[in-house]
Amino acid sequence: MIYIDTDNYQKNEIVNLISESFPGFFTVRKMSGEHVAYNQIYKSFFPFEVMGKTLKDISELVDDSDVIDLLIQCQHNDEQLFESEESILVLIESMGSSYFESVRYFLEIDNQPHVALMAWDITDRVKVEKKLKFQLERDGLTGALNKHALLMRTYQENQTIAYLDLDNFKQVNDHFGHSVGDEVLILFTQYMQQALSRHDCVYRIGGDEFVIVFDCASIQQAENILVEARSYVERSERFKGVSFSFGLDAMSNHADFDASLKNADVKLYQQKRMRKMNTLAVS
Ligand SMILES: Nc1nc2c(ncn2[C@@H]2O[C@H](COP(=O)(O)OP(=O)(O)OP(=O)(O)O)[C@@H](O)[C@H]2O)c(=O)[nH]1
Repeated sequence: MIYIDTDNYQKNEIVNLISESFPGFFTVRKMSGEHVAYNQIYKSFFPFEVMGKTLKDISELVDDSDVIDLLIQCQHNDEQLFESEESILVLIESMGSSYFESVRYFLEIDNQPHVALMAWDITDRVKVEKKLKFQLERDGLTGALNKHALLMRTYQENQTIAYLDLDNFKQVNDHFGHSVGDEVLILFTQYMQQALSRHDCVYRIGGDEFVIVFDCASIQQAENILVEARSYVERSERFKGVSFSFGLDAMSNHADFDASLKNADVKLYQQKRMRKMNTLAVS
């Protein structure tokens, strides 16, 4: 029941106005998918009449793959509402680079279940949110993922964690200046990113500390990659004489990521100590 000040307003007029003035898509579909009502914005979205047609019927009449993709999402989401215990479903649907927030709820018309859908464009909001999320998860200097991103990500058993710390990096700052030190950090990040597979991720988690999450790589495979990368970094003049130490741990060794990272950190410092002792012994 909608309560209206009938002394001053016509009931039908105001009910029509409410649905017509909604600044987004509004439609009602049967459980079997046929459209039984929609507003002007929904009607204008399609170049042909959709009354009585199901989402599947419509998807067979359009060519645009983004629209077809949206129609498939809508069909799936209608089904989800009918199958769920919830009486209301709030979702985000996409069409190419556009995003819509949608609200679905049950309508019983003549004892038949229907779905009412209201949806509106939130592309600008999603773009801002994506930009903020990108900034939140990136290190400002190198563009690598940061500690926040590392702590927010999910992990799988087949991943190997590497904890890296540059050796002698302080000397670069001391001898060449801080801006050259910055350049070395940027170069190092870029080099590591291109030396790894597309699914591996490099995180800068502190001044000269990095974490790499190797996807589908054993400790031995990760070690081979890092030893080869280290040999290149040591040979290339661009890195101003820095090298790095690392510690590795397999996610499968531990129940959680924190334990794995801690273990990799312990191994890193063991390696760093060994390498320093070897350098002293040689000199
Ligand atoms: N240029 C630059 N230097 C940084 C940045 N963040 C941290 N540092 C420097 O990185 C150095 C890190 O310290 P250490 O790890 O002790 O230096 P290190 O010479 O690599 O020492 P070892 O790991 O023992 O070999 C410090 O000198 C910091 O000032 C940055 O963003 N830019």
